[in-house]
Amino acid sequence: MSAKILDGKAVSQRIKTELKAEVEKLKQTGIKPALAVVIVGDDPASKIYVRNKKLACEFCGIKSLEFALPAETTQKELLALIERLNNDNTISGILCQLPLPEGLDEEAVINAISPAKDVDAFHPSNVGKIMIGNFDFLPCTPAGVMELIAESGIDVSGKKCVVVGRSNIVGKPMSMLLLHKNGTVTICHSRTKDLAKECREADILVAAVGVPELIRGDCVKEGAVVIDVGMNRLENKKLVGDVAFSEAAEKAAAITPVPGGVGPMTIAMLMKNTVKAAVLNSTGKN
Ligand SMILES: NC(=O)C1=CN([C@@H]2O[C@H](COP(=O)(O)OP(=O)(O)OC[C@H]3O[C@@H](n4cnc5c(N)ncnc54)[C@H](OP(=O)(O)O)[C@@H]3O)[C@@H](O)[C@H]2O)C=CC1
Ligand SMILES: Nc1nc(=O)c2c([nH]1)NC[C@@H]1CN(c3ccc(C(=O)N[C@@H](CCC(=O)O)C(=O)O)cc3)C=[N+]21
Ligand SMILES: [Mg+2]
Repeated sequence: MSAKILDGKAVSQRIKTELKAEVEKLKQTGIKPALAVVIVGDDPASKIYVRNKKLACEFCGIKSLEFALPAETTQKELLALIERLNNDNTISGILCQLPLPEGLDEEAVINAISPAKDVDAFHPSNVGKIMIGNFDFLPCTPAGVMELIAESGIDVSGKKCVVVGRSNIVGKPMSMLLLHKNGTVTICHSRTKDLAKECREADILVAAVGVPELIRGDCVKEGAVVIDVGMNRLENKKLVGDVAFSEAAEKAAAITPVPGGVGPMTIAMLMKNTVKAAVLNSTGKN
């Protein structure tokens, strides 16, 4: 079987074009979406993201502000910046790039961001709302995967979904969104006994591990949908996913490439959340 390539770049471009029109309209009513991105130190994966996010903001007409802090920044300094951004009503959304350098407390930083400006949807209040199913923001990467699946005409209902990875950022919320769409969801992780066997059961397989090409062809069922969230920069500078693409593509019915799959969808969902935050914060709903 030759797999259909799920073109996240093209789908994200359509979404951003719609958002651009929405932002133009909002500006006529005095609402100006603005995103503040805080980046501490120089994690390479975060850097790609920050660059692409800035370009997407420019395209959509969203103001973007970058706060690049040195790796030696103290917890107190970081929390003071977030407090300032929380109280600045020209800022719609705040995103603090993770992971933070050694010595900084990620949980405290996530908790400090006002839930109404939490465009990553990492704050416990937003996480709780997502679990209950009545939410303002969805986490960007899982939401991007769901939009790409829906745009591709793939129905999740009743399907066996296997998510590899259980991080708070990707794996856990991904599993919850698949469940909301009536998937039968299995979550795998580093203690899973026979990973290949679990994966081979999947109609929809999502890899969010951070291990280059961990998922080989023998982990993929004939006709499965394979979603590769992984973004791994190899020593030769090549970017590869968590899935061995060509092996998996031989068996899959549909598969996302890296780059050009989930990454661009994540950015589009961040833009969507920022526009939503601008609207919510202007109507005093929060
Ligand atoms: N495209 C995008 O938009 C984004 C991409 N990413 C990428 O997605 C990947 C995952 O990110 P993130 O969730 O933050 O990663 P984490 O490191 O936080 O979590 C990785 C998860 O994978 C599990 N795991 C690790 N090794 C194995 C293994 N050998 N077998 C089975 N499970 C394993 C871990 O299990 P355990 O819990 O037991 O330790 C953990 O649950 C990375 O490549 C990251 O760069 C991340 C965010 C956005
Ligand atoms: N608070 C926080 N929120 C995040 O969502 C977050 C984060 N921290 N830290 C880092 C990870 C990683 N991440 C990426 C998203 C998109 C691309 C992306 O645009 N990828 C493109 C381009 C890749 C390239 O060309 O190098 C693609 O896959 O096609 C990359 C990486 C978000 N993350
Ligand atoms: Mg992580």
